[in-house]
Amino acid sequence: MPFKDILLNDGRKIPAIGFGSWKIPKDVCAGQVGQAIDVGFDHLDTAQVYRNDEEVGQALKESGLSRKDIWITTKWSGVDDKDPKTSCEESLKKLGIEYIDLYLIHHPRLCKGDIEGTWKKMEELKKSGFVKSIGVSNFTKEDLQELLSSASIKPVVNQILLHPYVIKSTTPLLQYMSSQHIVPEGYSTLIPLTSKPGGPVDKPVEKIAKRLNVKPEQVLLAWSKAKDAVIVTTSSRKERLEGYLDVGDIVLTKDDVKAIDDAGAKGELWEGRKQRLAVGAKYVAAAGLLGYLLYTRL
Ligand SMILES: NC(=O)C1=CN([C@@H]2O[C@H](COP(=O)(O)OP(=O)(O)OC[C@H]3O[C@@H](n4cnc5c(N)ncnc54)[C@H](O)[C@@H]3O)[C@@H](O)[C@H]2O)C=CC1
Ligand SMILES: O=CCc1c[nH]c2ccccc12
Repeated sequence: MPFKDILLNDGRKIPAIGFGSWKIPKDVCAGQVGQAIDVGFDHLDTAQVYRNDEEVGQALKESGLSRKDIWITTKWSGVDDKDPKTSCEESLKKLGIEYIDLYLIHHPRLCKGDIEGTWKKMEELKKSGFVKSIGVSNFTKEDLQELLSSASIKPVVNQILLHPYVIKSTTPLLQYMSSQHIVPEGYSTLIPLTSKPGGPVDKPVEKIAKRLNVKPEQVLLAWSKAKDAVIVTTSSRKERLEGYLDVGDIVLTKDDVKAIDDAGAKGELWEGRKQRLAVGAKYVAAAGLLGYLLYTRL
């Protein structure tokens, strides 16, 4: 069962899993994006700041795909202080396309305190037709509330960090987005495998993977799917990409999701404690140094 497209609040449908081009070096980017398209990805996620749009565009051209058969998301990242319109025009040119499916504000800080004014510029872009849908990324609940207070067009998505070690603190945002019909797009969902191996999430993920005869990364992406999120992931390895697409067939039970959430919350708590301990230790060290300096000067 392949992934089902997800309906957005502007009536358009987004493919439920996308291939991201962040950190892909220019010299291998066209090859890796081409490979993703060849295995069946029909949704690419890029950004002004990834600085590989020409190569993504090259892969698109070489794929021979008709424009309507691929979804392209890119983001205004505020590079060189260019505004959304100029950046969008440059992205269109670099990607070699006539329109962008989804254009995002990459981060609220780019709005420099004027979320409402920046969103107006995004609305203008949608009205121009060069951008079909508009959304945001890394917005908090408060950022979204500020935006929605004066928006005439709602963001269709908020692309956010979504993995088990942040689920406890992110759930209120997800609930708010759901109430506003803003779809979550989850990135860095594989963090338990890529940068926090050995944490409490490993056990439930491994147990579920064994039971379902799938890979741990597939369980994590299925968990993101269970949160009704569009998955944004990546890999240079063909077999991993194929495995990602097979996640369309994986359905976790409520208990599976809860086991992963609970383990993630434990890890989040531990991370919070570790950070507070580190800050505390810094203060103790600074106080010790100050005491020593005062003592030696006396
Ligand atoms: N809007 C934003 O601020 C951000 C957006 N993104 C988007 O999301 C995309 C994906 O982001 P990532 O953080 O790379 O996502 P990710 O968490 O999906 O990680 C992908 C990486 O995990 C590796 N991986 C897969 N299975 C593994 C395993 N079993 N063990 C160890 N490693 C494994 C892959 O090879 C790949 O390098 C980006 O390319 C970008 O398009 C990413 C970060 C921020
Ligand atoms: O999208 C990935 C992370 C990233 C890299 N550069 C920027 C700039 C602004 C927001 C996010 C990011």
